[in-house]
Amino acid sequence: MQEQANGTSPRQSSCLVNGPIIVGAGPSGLAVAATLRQHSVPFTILERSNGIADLWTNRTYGRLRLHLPKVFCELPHVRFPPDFPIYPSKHDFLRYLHSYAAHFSIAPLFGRAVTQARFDEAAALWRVTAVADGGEVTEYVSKWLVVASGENAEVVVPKVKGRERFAGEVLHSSEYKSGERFKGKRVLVVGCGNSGMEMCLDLCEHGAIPFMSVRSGVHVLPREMLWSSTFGIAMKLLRWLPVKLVDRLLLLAAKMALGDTEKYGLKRPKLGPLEIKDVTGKSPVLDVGAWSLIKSGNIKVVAEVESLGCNGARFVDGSEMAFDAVIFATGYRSNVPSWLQDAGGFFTEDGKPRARSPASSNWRGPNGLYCIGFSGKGLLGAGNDALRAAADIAGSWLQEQEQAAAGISPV
Ligand SMILES: Cc1cc2nc3c(=O)[nH]c(=O)nc-3n(C[C@H](O)[C@H](O)[C@H](O)COP(=O)(O)OP(=O)(O)OC[C@H]3O[C@@H](n4cnc5c(N)ncnc54)[C@H](O)[C@@H]3O)c2cc1C
Ligand SMILES: NC(=O)C1=CN([C@@H]2O[C@H](COP(=O)(O)OP(=O)(O)OC[C@H]3O[C@@H](n4cnc5c(N)ncnc54)[C@H](OP(=O)(O)O)[C@@H]3O)[C@@H](O)[C@H]2O)C=CC1
Ligand SMILES: O=C(O)C(=O)Cc1c[nH]c2ccccc12
Repeated sequence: MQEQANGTSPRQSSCLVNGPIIVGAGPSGLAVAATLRQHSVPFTILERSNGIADLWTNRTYGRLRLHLPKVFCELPHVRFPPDFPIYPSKHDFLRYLHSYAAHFSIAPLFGRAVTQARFDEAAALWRVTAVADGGEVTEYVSKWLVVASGENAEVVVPKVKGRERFAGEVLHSSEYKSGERFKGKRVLVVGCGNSGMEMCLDLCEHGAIPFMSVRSGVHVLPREMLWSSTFGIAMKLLRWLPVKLVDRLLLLAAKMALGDTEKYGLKRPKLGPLEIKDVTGKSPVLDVGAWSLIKSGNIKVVAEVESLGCNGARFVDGSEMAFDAVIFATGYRSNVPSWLQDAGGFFTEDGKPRARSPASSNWRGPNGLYCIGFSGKGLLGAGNDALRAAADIAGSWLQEQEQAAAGISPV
């Protein structure tokens, strides 16, 4: 875009927003918008993609189901329909999200990628720059900024030596839809989180030959124990017992249900499954079938990748194998540092709130900054953040309205 002599772009306009600016129309953005609606506070949502819930719509594989039972994945104010299964499919979940947005008349501005947000001290306002698909640049201005761009905003793909030489297909798990087109192919899946495990399972079920590369290990838990969800049991135990003890009980039960995962190349981290999720954000795997295929040898566990060559990979243990395709199931990252000028240091360099714990305090930053869905507690955590942030914003918005009505300028 051409710059004019005065430094402003020819197509830049400015817009004072009534109520908060929300960045992102995923579950977190929708939950905070719905709650603001209930408080009768207006809002503007800026969403870079062309629809709501871009992650669930465009960046997930076909067989994906919620892996926590539905009661732990509902957004505030609206239950899942009673006919939903305990573990709704991604299509069920998307159906719910669309009806949720319609119910609360949430109409995000689509195709608006936020590229910069800064707090203007002099005016005590947030200045948020968004670039529309057509290239128009708009500055949105508000007293409140809600970050709901997600912990999974960008893909993580490690720079592997020799990647450019590899002749086969290379993709990230966010681009994987189904194992159908890999039938009979040797596929290297890098990463053993929930995505890596479930893709290996899917590849197996479609007649492909998956190899799962493991760097540092993972906790694998059965999705259910004694006909109840493991997550549900853990939540109940946490009401009475400290997390370390609940972790010990979970690991004991996992050992009885699954056997020794370390024997098959999946080392368990030092911290327990719930504690590690709290401390580092690393999710335990809730097994939906991959584990038995690892035990039967249909999914082969291999070492960390050292480099790629024309026909395959070399591993850090010195072994070499041929592959037809490589899929990086190496996770995601927040993109907040790329656009938020965070003078208060509320976010870390990784783009997550510095105060991870207690999660009850990391939804509110300085100067009218809020943050939804970064507590590492999944959809339920996002819902809780949304309730708190919306109530807080509503209090300050109402005060502002009253001052305006009384003729007192807020700034
Ligand atoms: C494969 C997968 C399965 C999961 N399953 C579960 C589960 O079963 N249960 C659970 O509790 N959690 C699960 N999670 C965790 C997941 O993070 C949440 O389900 C949920 O999607 C988080 O919602 P969010 O709105 O915070 O983030 P997102 O869903 O990522 O939404 C963020 C939105 O912000 C937009 N955005 C990002 N950057 C910008 C920008 N700069 N400008 C404008 N818009 C922007 C994105 O396009 C996106 O629409 C899963 C995650 C993944 C990846
Ligand atoms: N059904 C469901 O509900 C599902 C939920 N999810 C959720 O989505 C989120 C993302 O999951 P996922 O996509 O699996 O990502 P994760 O971040 O959970 O896992 C990433 C994996 O990639 C490995 N990895 C990362 N970087 C490198 C590297 N440079 N070299 C080698 N290995 C590397 C990690 O190993 P290391 O530990 O060594 O860093 C880890 O095994 C999680 O919260 C997960 O629970 C995902 C899929 C399904
Ligand atoms: O899928 C995820 O990683 C989630 O964020 C859901 C979730 C929140 N807390 C947990 C604890 C154990 C396993 C999954 C989750």
